[in-house]
Amino acid sequence: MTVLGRVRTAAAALRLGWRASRGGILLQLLLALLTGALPAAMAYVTKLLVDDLAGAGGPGAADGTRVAWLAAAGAALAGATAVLNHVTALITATLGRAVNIEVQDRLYERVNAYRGLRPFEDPATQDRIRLAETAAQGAPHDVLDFLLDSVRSTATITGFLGTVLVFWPPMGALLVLCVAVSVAGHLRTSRGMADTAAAVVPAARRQYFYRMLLTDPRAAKELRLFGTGQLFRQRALDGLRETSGAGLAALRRSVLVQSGLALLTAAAAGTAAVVVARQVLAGRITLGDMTLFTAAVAAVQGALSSIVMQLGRAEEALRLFGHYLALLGSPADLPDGTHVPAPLREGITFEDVWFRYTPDAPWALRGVDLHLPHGRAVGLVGVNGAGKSTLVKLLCRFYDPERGRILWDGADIRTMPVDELRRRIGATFQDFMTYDLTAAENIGLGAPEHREDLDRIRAAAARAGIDRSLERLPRGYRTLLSRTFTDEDEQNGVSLSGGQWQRVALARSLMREDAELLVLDEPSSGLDALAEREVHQALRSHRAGRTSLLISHRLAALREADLIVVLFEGRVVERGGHDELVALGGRYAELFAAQAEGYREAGDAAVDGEGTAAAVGPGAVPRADAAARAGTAVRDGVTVRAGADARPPRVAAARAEGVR
Ligand SMILES: Nc1ncnc2c1ncn2[C@@H]1O[C@H](COP(=O)(O)OP(=O)(O)OP(=O)(O)O)[C@@H](O)[C@H]1O
Repeated sequence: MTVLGRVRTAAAALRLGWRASRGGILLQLLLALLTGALPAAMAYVTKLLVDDLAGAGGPGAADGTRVAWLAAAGAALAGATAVLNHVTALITATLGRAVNIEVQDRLYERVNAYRGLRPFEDPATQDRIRLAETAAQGAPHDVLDFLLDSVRSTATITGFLGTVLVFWPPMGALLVLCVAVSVAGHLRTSRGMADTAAAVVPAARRQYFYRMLLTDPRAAKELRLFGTGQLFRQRALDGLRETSGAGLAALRRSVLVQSGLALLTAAAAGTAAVVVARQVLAGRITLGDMTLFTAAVAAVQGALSSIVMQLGRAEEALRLFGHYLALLGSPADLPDGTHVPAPLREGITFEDVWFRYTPDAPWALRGVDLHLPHGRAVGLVGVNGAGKSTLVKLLCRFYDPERGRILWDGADIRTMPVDELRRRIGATFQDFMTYDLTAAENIGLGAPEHREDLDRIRAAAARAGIDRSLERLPRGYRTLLSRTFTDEDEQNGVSLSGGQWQRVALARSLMREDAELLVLDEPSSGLDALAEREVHQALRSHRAGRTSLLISHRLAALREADLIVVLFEGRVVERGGHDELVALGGRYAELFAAQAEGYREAGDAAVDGEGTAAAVGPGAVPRADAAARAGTAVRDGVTVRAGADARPPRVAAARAEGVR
């Protein structure tokens, strides 16, 4: 960091402190001046007292009253110094707290302002965020401390320097030499400390990850079942040893340098004491003068070494704070647009969209052309890793395509304000969040501006088929959905099942009633067959007239879509209606047949050779009975809808059973 860079960083820290508490800074300055000047006044009073007592004015010259006043003045000054030191500590802590809040708030404001996901998936940015968090906790405060301590120490030095130079002028040169060596030594060790702090960040983050695994309730099951607790404990320990070892090594180097500097300072003070004592013996100065000189040398040395030490801390703090400022000043990860289109009328179009997560990663999307017509439902199908979720992420503008465009009624979505685009989308993600908050909040967060609107929350919950379950919780919608926190009345929260959580997440995405585009990425993967059918029925009516994109591996969930699109290795390889795609005999037909085959085999197993039905779950209805009630017939283990056209058996089986 250049000198100019340091000055700029220090100025930024000072500005932050000023913004956080002007009064605190001014009061600190005043206190620094006062506490800096008091030692000189105390030393001078002590000199007068010693001279009086030593009879500098001749035998018996000491005036009892004057001695008493001088002693009282010395005690008062000592008392004032002690009180002011405590007040300074209080003001420092108060100012530190205000600065800390300001600095941390700005940090999280910046992190929250990242519009896309790249910064959160980039290890270098994660390291920088971590460093900035460390810096935010103390660096500006350390820089301010240095500045205030410089004021205090300068006041002390000003009060004493004349005394030192008058009694033994060469002491001035000796002090300058000590300071120069100290500054060099401290700066060197401080840089070492700051570089060490930056170098151990990746290890510290890993250590944090393993530590978190050991205490996270979500990880507890696997850790216990697979017995990985010991392994993670060892890894956390290795990380801790690595980070603390590096810190200790830097500290050892620093202690070595500082011990050398302390010896140098003591040698200089000792030399001065010998010189001045000889002057007293020679009768050139009084005993009081010697007391004053000794106090002055100690005070000046103390003040200088305090400045130098604070300078070292400030150097370390400035380096760390540099990371904080760099993060705050980093450019926006995604450019924002200004065009606010009218409500969607035509649809959304992917035009030759190419995307990969990093320049050296394989393409996740390779020239996707796709149209989501206004008011229609498009189903997206494909094997794992085909690029379905990636397509959704691009649609929400978590990333921008590397080539090609996504058009919202003909306008590139990059020209729209990102917040405006997202306001128009209601989405459920495959990896949805579960919040340790109440049931109402868990749903209400889907439209934060309506998070207090219980009617709206309940309507969304009803559409997702979770309303009754939430109502039956101990405190209804006010029940905390958490096993790790208690609510405001110290009541334990409750835990939902995986499928219930998925419905809550679905309800959250349905909170945006005016969303122009509904994106459902595997909204029912965790639901049982009946629940899935119920949810899809509810969603069908909710989707009516709404543009929607549905992703599901359960092809039955997409059968009602107006258009089914098949994605394979990042390319659209097929598109059409269900029957059309089955007839095509391509990838969709293959996927559908594989799924139907599974159900057919399950059907064969359910109705064994002796005609007895196997239960497939609690309350399971014998298959033949259920089929009969549903107006279906079981022939050779294949279920066919009564009155249905003759269909290829696999298709019919899939349609009639859970695939529907
Ligand atoms: N955040 C990411 N960073 C790097 N690569 C990623 C990321 N997310 C996905 N990928 C890669 O992009 C490709 C497409 O993944 P995507 O999640 O879009 O597939 P998908 O079709 O949704 O799969 P699934 O059916 O398993 O959900 C995969 O090869 C995957 O490894």
